[in-house]
Amino acid sequence: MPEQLVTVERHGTTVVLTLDRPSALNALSRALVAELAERLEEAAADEAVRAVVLTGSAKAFCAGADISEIPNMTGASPLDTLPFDRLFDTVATLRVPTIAAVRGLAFGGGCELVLACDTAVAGRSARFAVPEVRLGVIPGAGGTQRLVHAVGKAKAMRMLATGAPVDAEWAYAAGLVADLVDDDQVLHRALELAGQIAGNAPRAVAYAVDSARRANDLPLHQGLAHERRNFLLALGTSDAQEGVAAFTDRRTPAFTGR
Ligand SMILES: CCCCCCCCCCCCC/C=C/C(=O)SCCNC(=O)CCNC(=O)[C@H](O)C(C)(C)COP(=O)(O)OP(=O)(O)OC[C@H]1O[C@@H](n2cnc3c(N)ncnc32)[C@H](O)[C@@H]1OP(=O)(O)O
Repeated sequence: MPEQLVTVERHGTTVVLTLDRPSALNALSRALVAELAERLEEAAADEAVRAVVLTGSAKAFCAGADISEIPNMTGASPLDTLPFDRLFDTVATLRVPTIAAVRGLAFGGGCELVLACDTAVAGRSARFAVPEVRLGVIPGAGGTQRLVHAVGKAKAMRMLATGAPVDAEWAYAAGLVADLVDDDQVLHRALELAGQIAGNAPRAVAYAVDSARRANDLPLHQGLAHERRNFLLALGTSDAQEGVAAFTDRRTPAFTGR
């Protein structure tokens, strides 16, 4: 029986996936990458699931790609990165919002995993880095693109070009994470946020806003067209009618997900 590298917990309509490879600070081995992608796809396929929280076991979120697997990368081809591409594409396009709950370090691919999520909560012990330059490589899972979107060019280059870690306060002030709480409150805050998402909007609308938000990664004009399409789709749902009616009637909407 292969070692379980990702634990799955259900908290109401939220699934919590924990990277569970503490001996290697949850480094992303190929086995862990494949297992995490499968658990994410399973969660998103469940109509009752409204959000996924990603977190790490022990004192780390994730120390990045498993460096012990680098020697096998001589003459690496795009095929070698497929498992990583599948995982990061799955996180970035999941049908439900993804929330990173970070305690301890999120380095390299671990930091890129946080960036691929829709939002993030950090504990005061959290540290973020893209130290790949210190390995003679560069981030290969979106870090050079998503970090600029998250914190802006100047702060992104400070991290990318030096590989130096930043602390939780810096990450929060820079916009890399949305909330900064005490370490023992990280999961609680992530679950609270997931519950607010589930409680305040029908699944289809939450997906539409998430999908439209991701269009922000496209050039602006494409993003605006994508947003308008999703807006009009949402407007045509019975939930939108119910939401408007409930506001008019000063009552809580009874969404049906249609
Ligand atoms: C670069 C290519 C990756 C190869 C395979 C991928 C295929 C292609 C994919 C493309 C997309 C991926 C892009 C992402 C790339 C990366 O993430 S590169 C790696 C970036 N991360 C790092 O450089 C961090 C390396 N680790 C450290 O610097 C330190 O461990 C630490 C994080 C600062 C913590 O230090 P400390 O508290 O002193 O703990 P340690 O004793 O160093 O570590 C504890 C044990 O954990 C093991 N470990 C830590 N990090 C990794 C890791 N990234 N990979 C594998 N193992 C790791 C460490 O070896 C210790 O284990 P033991 O020695 O057995 O005790």
